[in-house]
Amino acid sequence: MKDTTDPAVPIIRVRNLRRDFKVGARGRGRGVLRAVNDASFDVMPGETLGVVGESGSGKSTIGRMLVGLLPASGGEIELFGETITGPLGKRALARVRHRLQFVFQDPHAAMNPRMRISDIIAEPIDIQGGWSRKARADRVSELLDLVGLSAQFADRFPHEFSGGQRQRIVIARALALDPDFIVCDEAVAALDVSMQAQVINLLMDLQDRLGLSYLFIAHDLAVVRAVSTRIAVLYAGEIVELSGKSALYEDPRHPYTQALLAAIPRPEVGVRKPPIRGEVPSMLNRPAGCALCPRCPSAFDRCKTEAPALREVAPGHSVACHLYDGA
Ligand SMILES: Nc1ncnc2c1ncn2[C@@H]1O[C@H](COP(=O)(O)OP(=O)(O)OP(=O)(O)O)[C@@H](O)[C@H]1O
Repeated sequence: MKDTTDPAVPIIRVRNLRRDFKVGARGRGRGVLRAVNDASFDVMPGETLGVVGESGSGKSTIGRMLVGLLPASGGEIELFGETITGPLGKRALARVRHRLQFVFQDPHAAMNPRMRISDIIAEPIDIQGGWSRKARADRVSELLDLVGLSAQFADRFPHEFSGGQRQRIVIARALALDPDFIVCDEAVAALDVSMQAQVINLLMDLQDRLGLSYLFIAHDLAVVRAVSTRIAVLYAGEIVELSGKSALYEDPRHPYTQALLAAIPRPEVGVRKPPIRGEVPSMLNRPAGCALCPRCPSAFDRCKTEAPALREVAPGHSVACHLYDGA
């Protein structure tokens, strides 16, 4: 059974989350790659926090840390007020593991082709143990129904399904133990546009029916806009803007967010300019100052030497940029 959730208390509370990777061959090019730096955010009950950013900006690394697939190098993650990071967090994570689930991009890779759909969906149930055969079979039928698939499919194999159906099966598996929070990491990126819309509608319908919260990771701003309540924009491992959906799309403050939005293709305008000139900087041995500085059209001297902190510029709207220091 789920706890009664207080709508004012975050399901997930993240503070100063950091992840470093040691990279490079011994003796040459070694260093520390800071994939996620000082990320802080909450996810409230029933909401979807969208996470956008270019490839390599640290989106998946955040998602993997939240569901316990990757340890954090620093900072804290709380689930319903309980710390699940650090040595003490291991026991807590084991206790709450079923409440956090994930859905990744490639449903094909996420399934063993030799397993029947019923066994794929029941994997979390089998790991948890203690279910009777009947309860397990009933739950699998119920889950297939929840994701809009016939219970008759239970004995079939993954290759008998389309990409969209396979993603529904992966979603059914994620729902098996009645989680509170699901990380969807590029969950619709491998699907064509009409399938994307169907799976997004399914995710939103499940959210309403089951009271789920999502962290929805995507590089596609249109997809993020469709599903999110709030959005975090990530650049080089750091959250540079965090706000409600409408404020982000109608009043973007960070030069990087503005560039990302300006680059969305619009049929009436045709192909638009690339998001922003230049490339994401190396996250290896990060330089001082703002990571966007070399690419930023609004950069000034201070940006070269001092990293801006994420600060609130309007209620619920935070930006990490020196342009707003006096705001
Ligand atoms: N296991 C690892 N070892 C070393 N570096 C890693 C590892 N995992 C991720 N990284 C690096 O961390 C950075 C962030 O990667 P991450 O996969 O989180 O980015 P992303 O925004 O999800 O990118 P994409 O959209 O391409 O999936 C990248 O520079 C990546 O190369």
